[in-house]
Amino acid sequence: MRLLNAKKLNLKDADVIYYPNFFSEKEADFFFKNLKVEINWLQDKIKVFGKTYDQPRLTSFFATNKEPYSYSNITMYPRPFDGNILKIKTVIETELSIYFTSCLANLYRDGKDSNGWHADDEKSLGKKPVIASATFGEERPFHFKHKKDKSLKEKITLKHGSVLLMQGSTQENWLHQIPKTTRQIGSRINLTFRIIPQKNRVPSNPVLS
Ligand SMILES: O=C(O)CCC(=O)C(=O)O
Ligand SMILES: [Fe+2]
Repeated sequence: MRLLNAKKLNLKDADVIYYPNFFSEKEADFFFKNLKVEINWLQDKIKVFGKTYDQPRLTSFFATNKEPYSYSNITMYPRPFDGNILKIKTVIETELSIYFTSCLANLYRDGKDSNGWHADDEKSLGKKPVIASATFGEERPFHFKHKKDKSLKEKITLKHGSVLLMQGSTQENWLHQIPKTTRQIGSRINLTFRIIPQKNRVPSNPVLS
């Protein structure tokens, strides 16, 4: 049932699959309500040309390891997975046969909250990042634009209970965003599951030291 109505997006040099019915309406309502209060949502700051602003959404970071995640001048330290975010992780892993180490959670409080154009192409995600992004609550449009060919654009509305899987060369070739809207809308939770290996800490060799 979860993979029913899966749709591969027609994006050049990318591999994006949308699963609109991944979670049932009932599951999605339950997770939305509970994640909102369970997660320790943080207001991070961003630096743009030396000036500091509040990031236009709340975030929280989870991992099965201790590896911090750094992106656009922010370093996030992980909390362990537990409760509903762990349940969601397990369901996605079982269904897609992809195993994640980390999750960046986003809370968009209303239409003023957003996520600007970016690619999730940090070195720590490896060469072809695999990202599974689950949406709960208010649906928002998700925009893609090709990095080089400016004529290539795509829009998709991410539904309550949906999962969007981005893999292959997607991050290398495309940017994505969640634009602001002046519409009066409710809040939205998005969980982006990622694979961020723990860096190898080479133990000192007791024979040599
Ligand atoms: O909210 C979303 O759907 C996208 C979030 C995102 O792109 C990110 O956290 O990197
Ligand atoms: Fe992203």
